[in-house]
Amino acid sequence: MPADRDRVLADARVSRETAAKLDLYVEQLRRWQRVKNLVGPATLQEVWTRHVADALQLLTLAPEATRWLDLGAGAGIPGLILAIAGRDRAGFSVDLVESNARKCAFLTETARVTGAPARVHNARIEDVITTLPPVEIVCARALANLDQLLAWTEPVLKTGTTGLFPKGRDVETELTQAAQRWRFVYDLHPSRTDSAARIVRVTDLSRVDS
Ligand SMILES: C[S@@+](CC[C@H](N)C(=O)[O-])C[C@H]1O[C@@H](n2cnc3c(N)ncnc32)[C@H](O)[C@@H]1O
Repeated sequence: MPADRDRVLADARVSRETAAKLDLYVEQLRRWQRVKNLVGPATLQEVWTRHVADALQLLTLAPEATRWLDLGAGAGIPGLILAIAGRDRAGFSVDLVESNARKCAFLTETARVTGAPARVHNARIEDVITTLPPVEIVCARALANLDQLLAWTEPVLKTGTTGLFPKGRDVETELTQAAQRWRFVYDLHPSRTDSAARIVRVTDLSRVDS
């Protein structure tokens, strides 16, 4: 087993059973990647840091939250990984929205074999965002700029849900751009997996012109 796997699992303090399910997730990802090209091929060499730890760090920003929504879930990063990590917690669930049917097939099958409490919605965000069950946290990684993310998540952020959005080195530019259209409260958290990256936590969203 690679050293980064052991380090990531030790940092996350997951149970032996959950570690085995995360191993299964990584196995599934490698197997499906051969035919379905789910993530950037180079990132698989550092899958435990680039994907697993990158997802798990969101739990430390909302340790009490049990109802999560991941938009543009792709290969389940962060949403399916969070669902696997939270599978032993009462009431923990993650809704995954993904428009690509091939990725949804991976998500559905991998949620099944890992026993992760995830619901997969093969749909476009804009078509389903107002129909999903209420959540405490909405997250999205590598999906769109902050202005677009706020536009998509407005219906849920307006009702008290918190947004957690991993961002790269352009986060300040994105915040400035988003502030032209939106009022919101935010704080920035350093990423544990990339020194140039930040996680933006957003609450209290409203429109500038409202
Ligand atoms: C760059 S990938 C990121 C995937 C994953 N979150 C990650 O970090 O690895 C963006 C994903 O969002 C999905 N997507 C893009 N626009 C969408 C939309 N309007 N509704 C649902 N899914 C969308 C794409 O199919 C793709 O899988």
